[in-house]
Amino acid sequence: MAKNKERRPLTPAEDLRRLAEERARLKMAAITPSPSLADAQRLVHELEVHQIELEMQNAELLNTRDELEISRNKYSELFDFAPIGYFVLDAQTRIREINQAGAQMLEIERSLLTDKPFSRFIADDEERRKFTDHLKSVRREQGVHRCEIRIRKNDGTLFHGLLQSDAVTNSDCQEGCILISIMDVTDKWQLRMELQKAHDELESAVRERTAELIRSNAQLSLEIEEHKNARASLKGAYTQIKQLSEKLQEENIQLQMDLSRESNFGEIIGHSNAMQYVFFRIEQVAPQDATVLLLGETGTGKGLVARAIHNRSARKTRPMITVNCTALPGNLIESELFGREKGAFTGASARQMGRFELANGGTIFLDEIGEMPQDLQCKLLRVIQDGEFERLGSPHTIKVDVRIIAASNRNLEEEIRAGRFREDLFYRLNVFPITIPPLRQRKEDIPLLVNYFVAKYNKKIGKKIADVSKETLNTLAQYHWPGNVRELESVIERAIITSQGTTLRIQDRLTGLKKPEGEIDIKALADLERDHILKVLQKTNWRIEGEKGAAILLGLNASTLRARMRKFGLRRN
Ligand SMILES: Nc1ncnc2c1ncn2[C@@H]1O[C@H](COP(=O)(O)OP(=O)(O)OP(=O)(O)O)[C@@H](O)[C@H]1O
Repeated sequence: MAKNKERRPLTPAEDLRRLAEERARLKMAAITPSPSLADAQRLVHELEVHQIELEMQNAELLNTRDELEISRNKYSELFDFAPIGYFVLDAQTRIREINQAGAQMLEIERSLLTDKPFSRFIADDEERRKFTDHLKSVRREQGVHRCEIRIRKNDGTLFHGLLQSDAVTNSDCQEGCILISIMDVTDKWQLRMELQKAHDELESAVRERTAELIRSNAQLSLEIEEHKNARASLKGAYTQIKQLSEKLQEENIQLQMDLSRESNFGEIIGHSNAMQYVFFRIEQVAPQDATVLLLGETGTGKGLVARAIHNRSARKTRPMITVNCTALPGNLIESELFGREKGAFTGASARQMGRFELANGGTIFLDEIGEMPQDLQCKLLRVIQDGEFERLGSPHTIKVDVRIIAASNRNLEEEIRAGRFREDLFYRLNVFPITIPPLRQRKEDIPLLVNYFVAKYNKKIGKKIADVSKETLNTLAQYHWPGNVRELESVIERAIITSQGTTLRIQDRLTGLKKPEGEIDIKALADLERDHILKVLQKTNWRIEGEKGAAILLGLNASTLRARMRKFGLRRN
């Protein structure tokens, strides 16, 4: 305690008490028996010391009070002239203290504000509710709390005040006091409002633009859809046009073929004089039952002419049976032509009708008649003369009503001279001969035939070749066509397959040497074939069949080769 007293300066009240106690003690001393002189002198001295002490203390106190006053003045200057308004509100929110800046904010004389309820200066009820809530949280929780409210000035104008409040714990203040600093943030608020407005405007602009974009996007999608639909309908229209054009092309092809047929002779194309004469001969003989002998090089259309004669005859509803004498194996020709009984020869396991029987009432077309073996030529002669024959292995004579059309690409008279063909048979066959000229002798038919085959293979292969250049036609006309119309047809078929676009391009090298015209040609070919077969046979040592046989080397089957050997009288010596 004594330590405490030394440290703390006495308050004026304590000091006065101490003085009073001192005086009382002196009074008491006066009552007591008078002290000795020495004592009295000591007392006086003490009193003087004390007096001096008091004076010094008093001076010190005055000094302190002045300092306090100065500091207080400084503080109140600071308090007054701070740029922020300070308000101390009591528990009833009346203004207990306010600084100069606070009064200036409200534009009211400072002295008039003391004890005025602060809520008077709040803009409206809504703001007052906000302020009340703010005070509640200040009292409930420690620390500084902030809130922004609108405050009304004396002249009724409003400003935005940012409040920072804290409960006052100072002993000078009564319970529940609150210190509030208020800053005029109207500028900031305005700025914020402007910012908010700009932000809102921006947002609404963005919204509008987005809506606009969505609208134009929808419009675009609509347009794309329309475009797609238009494209689809265009595509549909295009497909229709394409289909129509294809149909037209097909019709055109068909028309071309029909036209070719009309201006020609059914399936037989040709408007050359030579062919017109052939057509004339066909028409002359067709209705008759006369035997016809068709002569002409390979591929000139002898088969077509035979068919045309049959189709124009009274027998057209009956079959036309074709027998290719070269294709039939030598040992089977007889049974093929006249039929056989079961067991007629080894391997004849069943009875079989011959081609003559099958053709009964109709036509038999004996192609390559010059290839027929001589023993059969005799039997054939009998059938032609009497219409009779016997099946192989049967004693019974069969009678048939068959029209005979024979064909040969050989000169039969030459064959007779060579002893390979029966003269009597020739005269029986040569009742009504029709000679079909080779293609090289009727070149004017080439363009017509080319058009016909182009149309035919366009249709068959599904191509759209429409143009044949003059150059191509010239090339075709220059060639000597050893294979005749058959060869021309193959060349055109190949060209249709390989041509790109709509123009016919011939890939074949049609540059073979021209042969001399006329019969000499046929003869030369026959001789060439004979010589060639002979050479191959000599090379294979007359071996016909098997891997090393002549048939394979010649690209023929063995029976055909044997027939050719018979025809050419080729046998091993
Ligand atoms: N004038 C023509 N018009 C149309 N096509 C033809 C004509 N002449 C021949 N041809 C065709 O040529 C090919 C050969 O015809 P065909 O078989 O009638 O000839 P060919 O003289 O009997 O031959 P081969 O003597 O080799 O038996 C057939 O595809 C036929 O359609």
